[in-house]
Amino acid sequence: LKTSAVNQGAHRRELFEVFSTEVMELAKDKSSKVKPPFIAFVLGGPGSGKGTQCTKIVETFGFKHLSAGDLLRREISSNSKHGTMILNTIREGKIVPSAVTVKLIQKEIESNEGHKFLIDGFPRTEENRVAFEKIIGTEPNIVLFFDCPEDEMVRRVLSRNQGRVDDNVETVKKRLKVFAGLNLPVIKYYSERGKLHKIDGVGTTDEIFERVRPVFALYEEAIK
Ligand SMILES: Nc1ncnc2c1ncn2[C@@H]1O[C@H](COP(=O)(O)OP(=O)(O)O)[C@@H](O)[C@H]1O
Ligand SMILES: Nc1ccn([C@H]2C[C@H](O)[C@@H](COP(=O)(O)OP(=O)(O)O)O2)c(=O)n1
Ligand SMILES: [Mg+2]
Repeated sequence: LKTSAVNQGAHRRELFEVFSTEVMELAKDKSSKVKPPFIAFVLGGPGSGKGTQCTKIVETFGFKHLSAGDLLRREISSNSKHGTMILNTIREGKIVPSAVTVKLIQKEIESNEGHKFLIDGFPRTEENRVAFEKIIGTEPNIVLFFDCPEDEMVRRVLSRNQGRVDDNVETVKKRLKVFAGLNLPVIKYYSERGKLHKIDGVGTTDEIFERVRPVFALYEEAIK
């Protein structure tokens, strides 16, 4: 009898705690009027046009563009502690450890005022995806996938002309293998969760953007 009375007291306390936390959360939402973040992952093979389309999405829908590759290249040029490891990994066409990449993305999200983020070139592996969920504590609202034939991707990468160490035949061939082996499963995962928007990545930049536009129109309210 004694134990059950104690348990009942504990149970009531637990209920009260749950209740008061919920009330506080509600009050916070009402008063701050902060919009929940809207996160779009942008995926596709090397040269599929992710960066190019992200620029158009930023112009039209006011997103903040976070390119995982750009953040990693910035680490290389700022001589940060992981710079050499990142450079060697990129040159090999391999994937940088998730802890490094997610930390860079986290810093950008946290230091940004906006609530709409395009995360370009991430997640490239299941490990990337799980690390993001664990560290950032959320999932993307939508995932765009630019579908482009390999020969077209190779052509584009080799004529990119941005002085990138990975824009050469050997590295791009390795990157295509890494894409098929490690990124396609991530794309499949989001497809099964109903979050994937597959876009034909062949055509002019403007033609492709006209395929992207209606996707964001679906989320008009959330991205206002
Ligand atoms: N629709 C397109 N048709 C032809 N070339 C394109 C198209 N979209 C982008 N490009 C060019 O192809 C190269 C790769 O595009 P980019 O946006 O950097 O792709 P990703 O970020 O997916 O690697 C760039 O030189 C870019 O100017
Ligand atoms: N999530 C990521 C994104 C990029 N990287 C590394 C490995 C990739 O081959 C390079 C270049 O990525 P980036 O997205 O800039 O490349 P593309 O725009 O697809 O050509 O960066 C990574 O290790 N992890
Ligand atoms: Mg890119």
